[in-house]
Amino acid sequence: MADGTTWHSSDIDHVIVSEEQIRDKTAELAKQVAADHADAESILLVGVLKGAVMFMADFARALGRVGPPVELEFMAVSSYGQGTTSSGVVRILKDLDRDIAGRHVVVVEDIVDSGLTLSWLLKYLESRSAARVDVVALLRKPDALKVSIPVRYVGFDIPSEFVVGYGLDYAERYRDLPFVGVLKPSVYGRG
Ligand SMILES: O=P(O)(O)OC[C@H]1O[C@H](OP(=O)(O)OP(=O)(O)O)[C@H](O)[C@@H]1O
Ligand code: HPA
Ligand SMILES: [Mg+2]
Repeated sequence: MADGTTWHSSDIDHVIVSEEQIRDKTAELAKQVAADHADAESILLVGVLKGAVMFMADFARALGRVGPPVELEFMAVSSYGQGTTSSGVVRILKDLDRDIAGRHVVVVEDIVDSGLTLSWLLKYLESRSAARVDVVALLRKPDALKVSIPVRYVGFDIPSEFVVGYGLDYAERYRDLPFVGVLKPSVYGRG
């Protein structure tokens, strides 16, 4: 496996966003966020676990290089469980550890699909009195949106296919892949 493949790379039908595209886009998004928040004393990144874990780690480092000081917070919410469609019911599995009142908050998401998770989360964060809440999402599926939500910074608009990798899972697997891809249909129903 020294060539960068993993044992489950062979479950991928095709790659949607490569490792290199992710790296370049992350740096570009960090520059945009830094420019828009240049007057902030610090930026509080709120990563949405678990899917955003890879993007959060890379985005925080990219932003730290070009912008004001960065602080990290995490929330864990779940609406997909083991399946490939949103239940629409968002459950908080882990809440913020501290007060965000008056802070410049940037929510870091791996994907905006139906938009239901983010729509719920934005209302929740606004109810906690942040000064400003923006969203950076690596991926968005424009044709799958069920609610209209403001996502200021978007990495890639992708087709409405279920994707995995770079934090995104199918039944908790494939999060470790360094790229984003579509699973082979034969994988579904396995296990
Ligand atoms: O726009 P939506 O249709 O709401 O989908 C987006 C959300 O779904 C996924 O989380 P999931 O519930 O699978 O939890 P996970 O991050 O732990 O995998 C993903 O990480 C987003 O948070
Ligand atoms: N893949 C994995 N998790 C997801 C997706 C997806 O396409 N959409 C929302 N959560
Ligand atoms: Mg998931």
